[in-house]
This record gives sequence, structure tokens and C-alpha cells, in this order.
Amino acid sequence: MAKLQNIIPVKLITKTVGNINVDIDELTFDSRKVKGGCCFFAIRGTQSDGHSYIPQAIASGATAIVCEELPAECPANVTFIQVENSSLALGYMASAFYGNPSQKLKLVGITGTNGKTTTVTLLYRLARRMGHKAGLLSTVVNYVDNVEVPSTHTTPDPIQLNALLRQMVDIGCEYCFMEVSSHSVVQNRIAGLTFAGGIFSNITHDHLDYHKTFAEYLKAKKRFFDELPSDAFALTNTDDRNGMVMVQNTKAKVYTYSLRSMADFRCKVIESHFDGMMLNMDGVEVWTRLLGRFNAYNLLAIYATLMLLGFDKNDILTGISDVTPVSGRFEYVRSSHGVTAVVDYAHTPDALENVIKTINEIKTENQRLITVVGAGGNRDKTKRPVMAKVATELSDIVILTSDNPRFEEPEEIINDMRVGVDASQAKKVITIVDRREAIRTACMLALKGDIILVAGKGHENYQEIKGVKHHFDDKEVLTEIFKSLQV
Ligand SMILES: CC(=O)N[C@H]1[C@@H](OP(=O)(O)OP(=O)(O)OC[C@H]2O[C@@H](n3ccc(=O)[nH]c3=O)[C@H](O)[C@@H]2O)O[C@H](CO)[C@@H](O)[C@@H]1O[C@H](C)C(=O)N[C@@H](C)C(=O)N[C@H](CCC(=O)O)C(=O)O
Ligand SMILES: Nc1ncnc2c1ncn2[C@@H]1O[C@H](COP(=O)(O)OP(=O)(O)OP(=O)(O)O)[C@@H](O)[C@H]1O
Repeated sequence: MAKLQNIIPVKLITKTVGNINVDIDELTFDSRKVKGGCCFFAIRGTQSDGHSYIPQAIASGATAIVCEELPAECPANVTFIQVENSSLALGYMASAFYGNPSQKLKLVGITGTNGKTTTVTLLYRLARRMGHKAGLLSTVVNYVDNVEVPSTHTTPDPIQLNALLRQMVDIGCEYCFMEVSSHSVVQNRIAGLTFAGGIFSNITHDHLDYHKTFAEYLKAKKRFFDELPSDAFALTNTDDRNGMVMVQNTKAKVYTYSLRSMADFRCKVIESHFDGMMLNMDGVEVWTRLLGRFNAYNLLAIYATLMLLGFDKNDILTGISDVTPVSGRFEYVRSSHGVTAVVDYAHTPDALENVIKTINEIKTENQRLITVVGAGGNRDKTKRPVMAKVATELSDIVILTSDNPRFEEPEEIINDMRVGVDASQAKKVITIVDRREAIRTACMLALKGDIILVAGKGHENYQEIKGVKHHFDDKEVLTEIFKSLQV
């Protein structure tokens, strides 16, 4: 419980109507969850305008309403606070409501098109391994130290986010590692948080369904660094062409990392095999079970972050040599007869290219690569032809299939993908709409030694079709098929 006047920053208030010295039991931005004692935030969304639900919130007993536009009539028993931006007010008020938990631990956020989940998950695991209580907020799962909390978003809404941070503080967590999606920056889900550090991994084309242009997508990610406090660190990947752009306006202390040129933190890939790679991390050789140059970037970012947080260098390097892949990121399923399947969450052209290049680097010329790939429905359509182009140019056989078609027809998504296939490569490409059948065909085509890449879903254990999530797990399906085929 909190007094409304104690949790609303004065600078955000345009006008108040009614008593702001009232007790608030709960915050919500969903009129369907309003009860007596609630403060309801009317937020303009992508599907509807939260202001149209104000009457419903009042009828359900809301004590206070935070909105950008006051209703024509304001009932006397409800307090109204007019603000310029309700989602921004929600961020700050959710932080204050939960006692500003982000100020009581070291909160590190990462933004970038790829690598966020891998980086925060391994940071969380390493911090705990080194004896510290820590929290994790990620696409796959959230953790309040060792207590698992299901994840619904890459970055939760401000209420859930601050409630989780509060729980972390209450059980003595010293650190929290979180993913910062571009959506969350635009929607002010991270407003009001105090970060100890921010990491930038990379930026390539994605989420244009939401941001519309690459410039807007970049602006969203950059805003995270613009708003870091001066005592935080901003760690950026200078091998990405926008690495320095990200941090050009930040007040935080900038540190750089690179695999290619001079930087504060450096790493080199010495050799790669199917079971891992040897890195030179900041002058020290270290073996890791993670694969691919992209994971060298992730591990370097992890190393640099932990060094900046004051961890011991030897402990960090020992930890790095022990980490195992994050669920659905370059995970193997092996048949009893010498066929290796790689399951990976690559669902952007850049990630797909990185994963396929990694496989091509470590396999021999005689081993063929069969790639099974689709593209999500009702999401960035510009990715579709590029995904198919990347897959066909770098694989021996490509099977185009479904990947969360949502409300679109999977055949139409696959047709969009086929546009990217060069005519000279068309004979490599098979279309099998049913994902299970696509995987089965890949397994049947694979000869001893061949590699199958099943891309796109990774850890996800569902296929989203017309608003319904049907259980589907690539690893489970591969295991079943390998068993049934006895290959
Ligand atoms: C496109 C998008 O990001 N939408 C998010 C947004 O919802 P919205 O703007 O569509 O909301 P809306 O349906 O228009 O409703 C507007 C307002 O009216 C309220 N409302 C609505 C109906 C009602 O009866 N009463 C009521 O009060 C809603 O609670 C909302 O506050 O705000 C909601 C509350 O925070 C989010 O749950 C929702 O995420 C949706 C489910 C989603 O799928 N988001 C994805 C795209 C997303 O955020 N992804 C990123 C990661 C991307 C990546 O890197 O892969 C993430 O951080 O997860
Ligand atoms: N640093 C990186 N650079 C490029 N690609 C990467 C990198 N790290 C991981 N990938 C690829 O991207 C996929 C997704 O990785 P990860 O889940 O860590 O990224 P993410 O940023 O959390 O993605 P999302 O926001 O979609 O959840 C991996 O399965 C791998 O194919």
C-alpha cells in the first residue's frame, strides 16, 4: 500500500482532480483487473485506447485514475491525475510503489537484436556460481534467485517488473540481469528504473512491423543508453556499425568491446570444433562449450560486464569454461546413426546467417547441411525473403515450413519467403507446410554425418496458430523422429 501523492513525481503532473492523499493498494493498466483501492492507468495502446475503459474502471471501484485526457465528468469519490504520458507515469509510479527496488541492487540491462537472452542468462548463472544471489528477467524464464517465475515478455510490464525486483531485493539479491527490448523502451516499461549498467550487443533489421523504420528501431535502443545515469557503465560492441552511435549521448561511462580492433575488452577465437571453441579472452586462453563467433561476442560482453561489476578475473574465466548453452540456443539432438541436429532460436536473418556460418566452419565438406526454417506470421514481413535467401545460399538443402503463423496462412508466409530464393538455387528448396513433416523429411534425407539445422523456435514449445498455442517442441520432435526412423 502507498499514498498516491508519495508515488507520483510532481514533475509529471499536469492537473489533479480530487484528493491525492489517498491510499492505493494496487496499480493496474487493465480495467478488467480493477478492484477497490486500485489506481488505473489509461494507456493508449496499439489495439485500443485505455481511456475508453475509464468508465469501466470507475464502475469496478478504482480509487484513482491516471490519464492523459480527463473525462467530461469526474466523479467526486475518484481521484484523477492528468499527465502528459500515462505509460511514463506508470513506469515511475510502479518503481515508487514497490520502493524503488532497482536502486537497492545492481541492475544490468542488455539491448540488441540478438544475444540478449544468452548474455543475461549466463551472467545470472555466473554471478550465482560465484556465490551471489541474483535475479534474471528474460524471454525464456525469470528467476528470483533460485525461484522460477514464468516469462510472458522479453521485458515485463512495469508493474510485474518492479514487483519481481522487489522480491529479489527482499530475499537479498545483489544483482539482476535483464533483457531490454526495443518495445519496452518505446512503451516506457523501463521508465523509472535505475540501471548500474547497460550493454549493447548488435542491431540488424527486425521488428519493423512495430517500429516501422530501422531509424525508429535504432532510436528506441539508443534511448536506453541516453537515459542511463552518470554512475552507470555503457558497454558497447564497436564491431557493430552502430556500436558508437548507441552511446554517443549517454551520460554513463562508456566501455568498448571488440573481436576485431582496439577496445577496452578484447577476445579472439583461436579454434572451433563441434564440441566447443578455444578463445583468447583478454590475454588468457579459455575453452568454452559454446559455439560460434556470435557466442564469442556474448562471452566477451559477459566477461567485460562481470569485470566492470568487480568480479575476480580468474573466477570469471573458470565460470566461462564451465557454462553450457542456454535452452534452444545451438543445442544438439543426435541420432544413434551419426546425424546431428542443431536446434536454434535464430529467427532473424542475421542470427540465421551466424548459426549457419558456424555450422559450415566446423563441419567437413562431405557433411551436408539441411536447414529447416520458417518465418513468423503477423510480424516483420521484410525478414521473410532474406531468411530464405540466407538459408539457400549457405545450405545444401532447405525445407521451408511454418513457424508460428499466428493469424496468417502459412502457405502465404512461405510464398513471401520464396521470393528471396535465387532461381539458380530453387532446386535446393522444398516446401513442407507442416513443421513436423518438414523435420521428418530432413531426418529422412540426412545421411550419416549430415547436419540438420532446425531454426526459429529454439526453446519455444508451441506453434501459435490462429490465436491458439499448440504444443510443439523441435527437440522433442527430433528425438521422436530419430527414434522412429532408427537412423
Ligand atoms: C505490440 C505490443 O507490444 N503490445 C503490448 C502493449 O499492448 P497494446 O498496446 O497492444 O494494448 P491494447 O490492447 O491496445 O490496449 C491498450 C490499453 O488498454 C488496456 N485495456 C484493454 C482492454 C480492456 O478491456 N481494458 C483495458 O484496460 C490495456 O491493458 C492497455 O493498457 O502493452 C501490453 C501491456 O504491457 C503488452 O502486453 C503488449 O504486448 C503484446 C502482448 C506483445 O506481444 N508484445 C510483443 C510484441 C513484445 O512486447 N515483444 C518484446 C520483445 C520483442 C523481441 O525482442 O523479440 C517484449 O519485450 O516482449
Ligand atoms: N551476439 C549475437 N550476434 C548474432 N546472433 C546471435 C548472437 N547471440 C545469439 N545469436 C543468435 O540469435 C539467436 C537468439 O539468441 P538470443 O535468444 O540470445 O537473442 P535475443 O536477443 O534474446 O533474441 P530475442 O529478443 O528474439 O529473444 C540465437 O539462437 C543465435 O542464433
